[in-house]
Amino acid sequence: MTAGLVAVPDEMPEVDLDAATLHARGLLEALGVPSDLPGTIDTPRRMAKAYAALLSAREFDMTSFPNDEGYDELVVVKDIPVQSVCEHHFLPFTGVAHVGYLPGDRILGLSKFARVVEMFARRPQVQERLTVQVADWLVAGLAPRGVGVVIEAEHLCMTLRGVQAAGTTTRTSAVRGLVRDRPHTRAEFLDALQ
Ligand SMILES: Nc1nc2c(ncn2[C@@H]2O[C@H](COP(=O)(O)OP(=O)(O)OP(=O)(O)O)[C@@H](O)[C@H]2O)c(=O)[nH]1
Ligand SMILES: [Zn+2]
Repeated sequence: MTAGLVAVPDEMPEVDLDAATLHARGLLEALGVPSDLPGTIDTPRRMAKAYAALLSAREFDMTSFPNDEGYDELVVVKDIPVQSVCEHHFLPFTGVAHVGYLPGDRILGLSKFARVVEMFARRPQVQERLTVQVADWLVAGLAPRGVGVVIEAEHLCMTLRGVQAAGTTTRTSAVRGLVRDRPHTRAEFLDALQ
């Protein structure tokens, strides 16, 4: 990776807000919700815009710097907000991500960890895939000596509907390189999350 490389979200087609509004109105009507009252006349468009926002990954500059000081300890960025959409029910799941890495030749701009999480979160997802995508993207782009990603999230499909298991959270992790293979580094990463 070189300083200034732009990370571009892939896989997401252009949003057709008019079509989404039309179908949101149809969905509401099929569910018996009137969308012609003063308070609900604009609801289909609001719904369309709200879902478009949940799916709107932003491109960004992947700014990294030479690791001139030879920094060789863990860098851990904690409590990165996760706002994603479960691909099964199209309901949000939200929580936090913790990302740690052992730099190699380059160090990454700190804000980019939150941007990478956002880029992969703003699409229909499962939590396991999101976790792995963030880890593998950092490995591919940064060639670090190790990476760890832990995500803790609440899935509304599980807490608000269905089994309605209020308060349940799900923790997933992906570890690569020395964070996976060297026990004391793995333990140090997990301890940093306490
Ligand atoms: N592994 C995984 N499962 C998820 C995730 N988000 C939602 N699910 C699950 O996807 C499954 C879909 O199951 P189905 O039986 O097809 O759907 P359902 O009848 O609505 O299931 P219930 O949620 O149990 O009512 C459910 O068990 C959800 O909890 C995720 O990020 N990872
Ligand atoms: Zn779901």
